[in-house]
Amino acid sequence: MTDATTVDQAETLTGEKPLLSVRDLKQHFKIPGGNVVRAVDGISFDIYPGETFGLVGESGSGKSTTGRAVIRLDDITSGSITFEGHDISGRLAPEVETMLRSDMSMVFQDPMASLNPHHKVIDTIATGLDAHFPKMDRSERAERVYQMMDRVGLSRSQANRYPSQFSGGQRQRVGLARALIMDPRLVVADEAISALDVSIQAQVVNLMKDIQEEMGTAYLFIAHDLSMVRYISHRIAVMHLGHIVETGFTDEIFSAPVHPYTKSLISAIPRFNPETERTRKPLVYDVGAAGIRYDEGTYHPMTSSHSVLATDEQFEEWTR
Ligand SMILES: Nc1ncnc2c1ncn2[C@@H]1O[C@H](COP(=O)(O)OP(=O)(O)OP(=O)(O)O)[C@@H](O)[C@H]1O
Repeated sequence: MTDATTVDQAETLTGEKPLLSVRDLKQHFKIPGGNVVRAVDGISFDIYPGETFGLVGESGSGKSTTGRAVIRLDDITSGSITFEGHDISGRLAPEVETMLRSDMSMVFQDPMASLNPHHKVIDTIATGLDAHFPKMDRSERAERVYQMMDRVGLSRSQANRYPSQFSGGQRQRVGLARALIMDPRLVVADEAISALDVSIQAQVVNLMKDIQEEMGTAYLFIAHDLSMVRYISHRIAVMHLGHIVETGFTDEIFSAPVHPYTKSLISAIPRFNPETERTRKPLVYDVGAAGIRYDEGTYHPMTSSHSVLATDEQFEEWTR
């Protein structure tokens, strides 16, 4: 399979070197009964400094598995992951692990589940500082946390409270503060706003955008909600059954989707107009019925940044 998803992107993205490069990543899980789930089945992509790369797809398409692999929460089946020029695919050298733990962090979907209910938020937010600078002066530690709390719109007076004393949106701000305290270069945000009310989602996404502008943080933004992904992402990769089926700049994907699965995802974006609501197609995409075998496809470039996984015949048919 050619690698057109990634080969040409560097040219279109200001000539900068990628912060993260993923090549032919596979993550297969053995399950009882001797079967194997091919959760991620040979994906490649790059993330550049300061950009938001949106990973979209239905539940079970392999998005979270990709995020967990990238941040090395799980060992990978095969492929390579390079971060800041270091190969982080295999066993990590101690100095690379230290670098990774400060330069990459993760924000999870459910802030209540990912925050320790027995820890005051000051201690939760300081987790990265405590790991990297265990001898840091207490007042300096507190000051760093307060600055971070200011940054994410939390009041310093709340520092000694527990997660249960916060609203959902505030808890996600605590999760963000914890993820950002070491000034990471890449944050993996896995459905980070999905559990929040729509109005709060916008606040948190805007906060993430502001932080990106100020600190130059790159995001791998994983979500099934395309409208928010569209709003925050510079580029998007559409995942289906462990494959990236289409990738490109956000505008390219939304204005000229090629893969039928991408089209079905876009047509399923909820709209609040009752007229369009009646005509919108359900989000059901059966590759078997559509005659698609991803392992027979190759990446066909539409532009230097936009490409789609298809056989030659399918590509011809879809772009006719
Ligand atoms: N540890 C595991 N063992 C076995 N199967 C797994 C494991 N982790 C994930 N899977 C399976 O891999 C597939 C992809 O899961 P993944 O969570 O990555 O999808 P997703 O796109 O993030 O969906 P969701 O939004 O529901 O989390 C699913 O079929 C899932 O059941």
